[in-house]
Amino acid sequence: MKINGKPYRSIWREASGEVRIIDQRWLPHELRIVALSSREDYAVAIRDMWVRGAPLIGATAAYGVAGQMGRDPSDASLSETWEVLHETRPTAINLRWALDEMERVLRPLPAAERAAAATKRADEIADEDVEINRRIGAHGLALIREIAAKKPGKPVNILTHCNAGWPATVDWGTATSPIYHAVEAGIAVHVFVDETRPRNQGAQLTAWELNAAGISHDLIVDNAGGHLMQHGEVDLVIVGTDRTTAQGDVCNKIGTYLKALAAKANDVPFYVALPSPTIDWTVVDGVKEIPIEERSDREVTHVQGRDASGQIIQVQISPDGTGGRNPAFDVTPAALVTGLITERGICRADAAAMEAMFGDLKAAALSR
Ligand SMILES: CSC[C@@H](O)[C@@H](O)C(=O)COP(=O)(O)O
Repeated sequence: MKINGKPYRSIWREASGEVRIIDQRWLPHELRIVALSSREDYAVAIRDMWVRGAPLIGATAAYGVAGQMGRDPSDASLSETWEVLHETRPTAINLRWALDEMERVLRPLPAAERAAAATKRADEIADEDVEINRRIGAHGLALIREIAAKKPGKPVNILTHCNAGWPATVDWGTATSPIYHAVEAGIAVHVFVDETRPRNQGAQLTAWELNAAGISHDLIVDNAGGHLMQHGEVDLVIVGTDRTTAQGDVCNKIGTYLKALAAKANDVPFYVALPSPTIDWTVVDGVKEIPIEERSDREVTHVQGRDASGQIIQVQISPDGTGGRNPAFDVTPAALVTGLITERGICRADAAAMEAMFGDLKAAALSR
């Protein structure tokens, strides 16, 4: 997607081979681009959320493995790199998917061939993510088009949570891809952007990218969605996912579950944009089985923003001595999900429909 007219991906390899990312901690106020080199660079970038969003975490880990293979392509190094990168963030399954994919390609090769093969596979994973998200957009466009046809002359109002936009992927985004496609197709849309406390990925990233693309949007506090739905102001909810189970339970940024409950109560369609690498075929019951990342309570007691002098600062919003709990994700049971927008089409959120659409991927994943 474009920033000031210039196309960017969220991670890319320069002609020199150097891998660069947008360091998302400073958006929307500063666009900082940094190079990642050592394995520790990659681990820190994922753990401390310089990059974030399930698909981008996966692509970054793949480049991390490739970088390490250039330095030490031994079996021990491959195993250790899998472990070091895997422990950076526990919930987004794309991390394990990408590491397993690198391992599958690299392990059978002689060490001398691993560096080149790893770079090639990391590039492919990045390119495949872009294509998957483009297709999600094309399928989601059909949904938006249907709603638009029922309200001629009025915009389709879409609510989204967190940032499942292009900064969360290599490009296009998942939840935002149908929105970009709709705008390209000349359909009027308006996006309600949940701020998404505690880290405010909605306020900082989704608002930033929609603003850059000139798409009509309003930032709303996390508590406003139910009210807007009750008053008929939301036509459609589209969110992303960090891990979706074999029966269609959706793990996503904390607060997604509450939006799904409000959508159900108000008959608002609730769709999840789901790239297939985000399906965890080994897990069925999402509430019981998905590990939920607990992050520092400082993210709850403090907020980051820009002060009047232009400095990016953090301020404390709670009393000294008040601690916090900070579960970073929640699980929306499949029964609350109207459908999954995947690269292969729109799928019911249940085991049979997912098997019918992705049986080949399920078999491959379970045979590993
Ligand atoms: C296409 S991204 C889907 C999800 O990864 C996204 O909604 C989300 O929850 C991101 O969480 P984050 O903690 O910012 O990595």
